[in-house]
Amino acid sequence: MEFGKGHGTENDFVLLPDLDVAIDLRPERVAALCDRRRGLGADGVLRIAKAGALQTAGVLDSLPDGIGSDDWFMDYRNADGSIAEMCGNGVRVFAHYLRAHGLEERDAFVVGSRAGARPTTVHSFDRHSGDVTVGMGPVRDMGSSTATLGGRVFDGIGIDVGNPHLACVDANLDADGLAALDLTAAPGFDPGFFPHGVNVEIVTPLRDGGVDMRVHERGVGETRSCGTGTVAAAAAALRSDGHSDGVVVVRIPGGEVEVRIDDGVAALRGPSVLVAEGTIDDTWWGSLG
Ligand SMILES: N[C@@H](CCC[C@H](N)C(=O)O)C(=O)O
Repeated sequence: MEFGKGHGTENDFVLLPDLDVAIDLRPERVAALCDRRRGLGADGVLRIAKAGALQTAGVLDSLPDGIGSDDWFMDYRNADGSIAEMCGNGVRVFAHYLRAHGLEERDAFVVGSRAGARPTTVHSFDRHSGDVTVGMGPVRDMGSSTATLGGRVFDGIGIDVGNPHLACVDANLDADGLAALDLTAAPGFDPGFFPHGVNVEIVTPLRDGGVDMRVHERGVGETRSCGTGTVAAAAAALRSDGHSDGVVVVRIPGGEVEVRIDDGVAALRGPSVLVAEGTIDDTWWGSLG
């Protein structure tokens, strides 16, 4: 079984090219693959296939709106084996892998996700690095909620970017204060508000067009970046400043990305890096149950 390894601002993924949809991605296998000691180690897995092949194989019950059977589809799994609707950094790495491996000849094409079609543009790439913009779709305000972290309560806004986020902009927080927070334990949240769990972003206020952000991801833990999270953070920071649209540079521990929100629809631009490829041992894979 062939694999690739890549990251977008250090949110890292195992890529599994699986055009015949022959790989059984049961949760315990995904979790083992993503484990940094007993597996390859990653924040998530990106199965590479066409939407129609995934539907024929029964991985997708139906095709989300706007996705045709011949479109690429990013079948995303979190490190704990759970399925999530969308992964912004994942789409950049997915699109870069397709271009770098000659699977796709166009610079602009659709990547399907469970949250819908994501129009993607690969501005430049080589075998190692890429620069990619992803149309992230509508940013939906879900209302106010709170996160608790180390006994502190952070006011936030629930934001749906295809997957659920709680973006907490703290007016009194600067980059040093953010870096000092302990995000090893999952922040507390209201399960009535977020019945399917939530990704929590802690964000500094908008200053000179930029914010700093850290994230605790549903199904993963703290990661060094989260693309959908950067969109939620940008939307929340703009709103705290009295705006709904704008361009925000979001600095995360793994680098920085640019988020553009126009009429409530977001685009995410940032880097992708492909670091390795190889073969997963069939005996080991088969032993995982
Ligand atoms: N890292 C991703 C988001 C992955 C999914 C998330 N953990 C969830 O469960 O919703 C990104 O770059 O957007």
